[in-house]
Amino acid sequence: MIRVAHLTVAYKKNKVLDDVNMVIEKGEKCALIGRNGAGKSTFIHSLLNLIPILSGEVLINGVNHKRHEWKKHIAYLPEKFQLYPHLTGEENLRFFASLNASKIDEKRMEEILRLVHLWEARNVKSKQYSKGMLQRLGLGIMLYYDADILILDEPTSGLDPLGRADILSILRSLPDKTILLSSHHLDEVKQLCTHIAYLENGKITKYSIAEFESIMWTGEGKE
Ligand SMILES: Nc1ncnc2c1ncn2[C@@H]1O[C@H](COP(=O)(O)OP(=O)(O)OP(=O)(O)O)[C@@H](O)[C@H]1O
Repeated sequence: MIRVAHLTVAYKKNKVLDDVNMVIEKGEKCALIGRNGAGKSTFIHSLLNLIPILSGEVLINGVNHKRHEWKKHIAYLPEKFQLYPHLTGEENLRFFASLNASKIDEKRMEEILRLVHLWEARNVKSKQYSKGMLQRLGLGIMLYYDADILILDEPTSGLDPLGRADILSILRSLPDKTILLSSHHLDEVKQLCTHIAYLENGKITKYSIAEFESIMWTGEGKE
């Protein structure tokens, strides 16, 4: 569970998040939606304690995000991430897995490579991977640790419709995870998410998908 209370974040005089309050319950799938520059990445970075907050509190499964314990609860896939192009998909996964574990769990390696549909391509160098394959490998690296909260910053950005569907179907196959993902594609997040957190003018309003659609339908549309 993620609980945000009175969160305010600013870059100098530019207040991007202004007294934001929000709860994401355990097992919930929530899409963070907002126009370009609304502050989606800023919100995600502040949850992860990657940027300083001006005021407020973030609790990750009841633990303040400034304490280190929260890290075992969360896996994060940034919008842009770097892999080693001369290593194969499996070698990349092995490398990143080894950063936090003294011994690689071979069964888990296979499970993850199959989950992200890269088992057949595991011995291909990642420089030969398509954008969709690279994104799935990033997802695999993120999922290896089995954290119960997944935070993804625009995980389908730049992918074709099939690539996007692939990412969403992998995430749909993880019903127990709490998921927060930012996206610009409302139609697509409907395939996965139960809730929308709409970010506008520094405030976040949370809706069920049905509520959000009815607001749009009645002309109070947000997009
Ligand atoms: N490091 C920074 N220093 C100063 N201003 C920043 C910084 N990062 C973001 N901003 C500003 O904060 C605001 C929110 O940016 P942010 O990247 O969080 O929005 P976003 O909703 O993720 O945008 P997009 O949809 O384009 O990715 C923007 O006005 C941006 O210019």
